[in-house]
Amino acid sequence: MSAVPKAQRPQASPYEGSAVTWQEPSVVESEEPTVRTALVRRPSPRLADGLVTHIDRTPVDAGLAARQHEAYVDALESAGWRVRELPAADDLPDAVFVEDTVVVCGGLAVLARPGASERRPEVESMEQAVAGLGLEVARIDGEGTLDGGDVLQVGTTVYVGRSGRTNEDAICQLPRLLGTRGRHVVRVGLAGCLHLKTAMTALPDGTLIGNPDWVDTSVLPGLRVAPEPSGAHVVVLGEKQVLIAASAPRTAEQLRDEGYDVSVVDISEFEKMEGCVTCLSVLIP
Ligand SMILES: NC(=O)NCCC[C@H](N)C(=O)O
Repeated sequence: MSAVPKAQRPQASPYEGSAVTWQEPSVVESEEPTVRTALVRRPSPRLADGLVTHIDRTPVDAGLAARQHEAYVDALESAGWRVRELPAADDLPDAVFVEDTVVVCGGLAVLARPGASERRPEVESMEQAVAGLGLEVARIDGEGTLDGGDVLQVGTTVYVGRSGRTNEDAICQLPRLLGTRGRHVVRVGLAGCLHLKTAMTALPDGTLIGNPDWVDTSVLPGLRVAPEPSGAHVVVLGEKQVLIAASAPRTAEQLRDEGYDVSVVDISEFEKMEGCVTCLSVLIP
């Protein structure tokens, strides 16, 4: 099935109140569920107050971040994704990084339990969003902590990073949850970076691409070395279509030379907060 044609979507920015949002359940209920849907949340004006762990804190321009986020949303829409905006959460500075709050796999949404306790309030609105899409909902519970940024799905394999945010307890909960969808879980050791998807992602053909200094490659089938750190972050938009950050020009060039349609977005203000292109959306194919 194809996405909602762009012509049927609101023409204005989703931040200007004209787009369908999760605050309008009657509209959500009548929607076709989950077909190439992208969940996003606009950045908080307090983005600069978010967490920074592995890089130095530098000044963030919240206005520029808002414009960069709009361009990111435009890139998703141009590639045919139906973008839905979660309610603003301006008091939660890291809430724009929606990827960390859920793992969607084969009609199942596993709500995360973020490793940073200050990010846990972000999960409630994600729960409403995925339930509104008709997804089955499960959750990481007990002492388990998991950030969605530590989960990389490639075919039926689910790589899970053991990071400062995702603990052993949560990793042990995943085979039971995702096994119901025919997935098998591979635990991946990390060092020196925030999340598994900081270190590596996958191209549309399943090739892993990333930074071998940050990830235990011994458990991987192979890892294509990205020519620059942010070249490790690829969002798969389609069979031959990818999205990457403007900070990875050499990776973009390589991928274009190989025949990929490469969309490039400048996300400098999110990179200052240790974010990357993957963490700004949850894509539900
Ligand atoms: N999946 C991701 O890469 N998320 C980035 C989260 C950045 C945020 N400042 C944090 O430390 O939680």
